[in-house]
Amino acid sequence: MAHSLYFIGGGNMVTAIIAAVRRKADQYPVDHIYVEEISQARIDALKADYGVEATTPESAPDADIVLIGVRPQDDVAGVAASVAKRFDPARTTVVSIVAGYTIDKLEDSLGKDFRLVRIIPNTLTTVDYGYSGAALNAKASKEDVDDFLNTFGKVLYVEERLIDVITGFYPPNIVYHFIDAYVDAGVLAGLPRDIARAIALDTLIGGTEFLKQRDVLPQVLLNINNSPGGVGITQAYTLNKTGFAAAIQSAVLAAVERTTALGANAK
Ligand SMILES: NC(=O)C1=CN([C@@H]2O[C@H](COP(=O)(O)OP(=O)(O)OC[C@H]3O[C@@H](n4cnc5c(N)ncnc54)[C@H](OP(=O)(O)O)[C@@H]3O)[C@@H](O)[C@H]2O)C=CC1
Ligand SMILES: O=C(O)[C@@H]1CCC=N1
Repeated sequence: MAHSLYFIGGGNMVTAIIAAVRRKADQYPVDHIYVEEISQARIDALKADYGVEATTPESAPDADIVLIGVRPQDDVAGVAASVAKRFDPARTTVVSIVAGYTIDKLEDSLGKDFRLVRIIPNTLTTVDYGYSGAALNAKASKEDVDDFLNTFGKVLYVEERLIDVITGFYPPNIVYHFIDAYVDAGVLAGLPRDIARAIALDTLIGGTEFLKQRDVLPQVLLNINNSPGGVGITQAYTLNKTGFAAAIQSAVLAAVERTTALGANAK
């Protein structure tokens, strides 16, 4: 049976989700993708690229899923209250991707009748690797959203308190930062940028694949690679001295705190 999706906010994250839904049309057919979006330029691009139908804050078409995709700095409460007026809780499941914005807070405006699922997706939606964290309200069950969520990656159903943590873990940004620094390191040491990029990308994929194949933590493989008094252990010592691990850990902790603060301060 084909589905009908309604997105409020048609920005970067929603665009990445819609791209994935279209890509998985065989496993998750959709009749309609409606998008309610302030920016005319964004809606024009979504229509041209993905055949979405533009709607207004008065629209109330039949929808299996309404996804709230505005920012925590936008009028999230106003959007949720408007959803409650327009859609039928017996028919429609509401999904929110708003960082930091809790189920309790959403229910203050939406009411408690809707099946509501708070998720944290990421933009790795079309490569089948990205993980979404998902937390259900009292009315919702996995079956309400599982097929939809699986169109844009893997799904981890977790306690709601872990949603902010997954948000601050912030896939895939840390990896992008690492690749950026690694490629620059190669260039600094004398490699042409295209060669540094090729080695960095394949090594990241290869290293990850090998860790999965061996089912071990990196320390086991580092012990094989680092010979006594050699190159690898010298590199490890330098990374330790420069606070490499602490830098990553501090960044994740700060991002978790920022997520919670954004949600707490949101309307
Ligand atoms: N980007 C990411 O990697 C991730 C984002 N998220 C969450 O997704 C949400 C969107 O983020 P992102 O896509 O990056 O942000 P964007 O700024 O790209 O998209 C938000 C869009 O919503 C529009 N908008 C604002 N208010 C309304 C409204 N009342 N009705 C309709 N449209 C509206 C904005 O228009 P205008 O700009 O004109 O105001 C903008 O086009 C956020 O809550 C974020 O926390 C979650 C996980 C990952
Ligand atoms: O940067 C942001 O605020 C959003 C929230 C999580 C991912 N992107």
